[in-house]
Amino acid sequence: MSLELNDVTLTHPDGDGVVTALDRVSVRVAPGELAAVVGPSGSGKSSLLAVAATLIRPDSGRVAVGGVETLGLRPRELSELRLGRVGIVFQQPNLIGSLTAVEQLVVTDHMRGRPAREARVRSMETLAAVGLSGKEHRRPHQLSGGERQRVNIARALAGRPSVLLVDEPTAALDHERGGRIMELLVEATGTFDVATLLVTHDTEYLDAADRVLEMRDGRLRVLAADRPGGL
Ligand SMILES: Nc1ncnc2c1ncn2[C@@H]1O[C@H](COP(=O)(O)OP(=O)(O)OP(=O)(O)O)[C@@H](O)[C@H]1O
Repeated sequence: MSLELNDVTLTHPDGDGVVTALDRVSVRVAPGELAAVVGPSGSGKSSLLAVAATLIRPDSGRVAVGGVETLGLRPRELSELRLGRVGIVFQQPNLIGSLTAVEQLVVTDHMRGRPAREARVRSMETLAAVGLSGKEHRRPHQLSGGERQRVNIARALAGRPSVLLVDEPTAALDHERGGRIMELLVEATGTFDVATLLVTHDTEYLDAADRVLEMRDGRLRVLAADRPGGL
């Protein structure tokens, strides 16, 4: 199921006035598609992710996550929607130092109400899908930076979300590792049939994306697309 933003405007208070972080933004990301958004600092990329994650309610416009229209949902309903349908990959892995790779996933899946045994089986499958077979029982300090980022991605996918939101995944990695993480995200997008929206400063790995969009002053436009079509 897709991610859809329709004519979304978001302003933030700025002194006596407001700053427009998102200016009538519309975008649809289909299941199995990875759309990358580039743009300079302050152009609105983080605001876009926060609105797509339903963490911030826009001033106007519509946001539909995994087929669910979010307008009018109560905070509790939004948090259930996030837990069930949204996976977020933050720039820094933020893994818990004392937990093994598989435990990092089990904890979050268990929070969704999945029985521990089932959560464990699914977590092992997810780690295998991101290339971490054999490393399930390692703690963060026993993994490389690239492997920690893989656990981070696996954790976001553990609940089988409809939508995957990714914030600057390659920022902390060198060129080769960054390239591999980008390839992994493309592959995982297909394997898990998730609608992936990724924001990045890095223009280096964009060839791997199905679609590249550019954010400037809160406005979104298409830079490149594998398939014809608009936003
Ligand atoms: N909480 C806030 N309060 C006031 N202004 C904000 C807030 N969050 C963002 N802004 C402003 O909204 C605009 C868009 O910011 P945003 O963080 O979304 O951009 P960005 O492209 O993610 O930048 P960066 O890459 O530096 O994180 C900027 O002008 C920023 O200063």
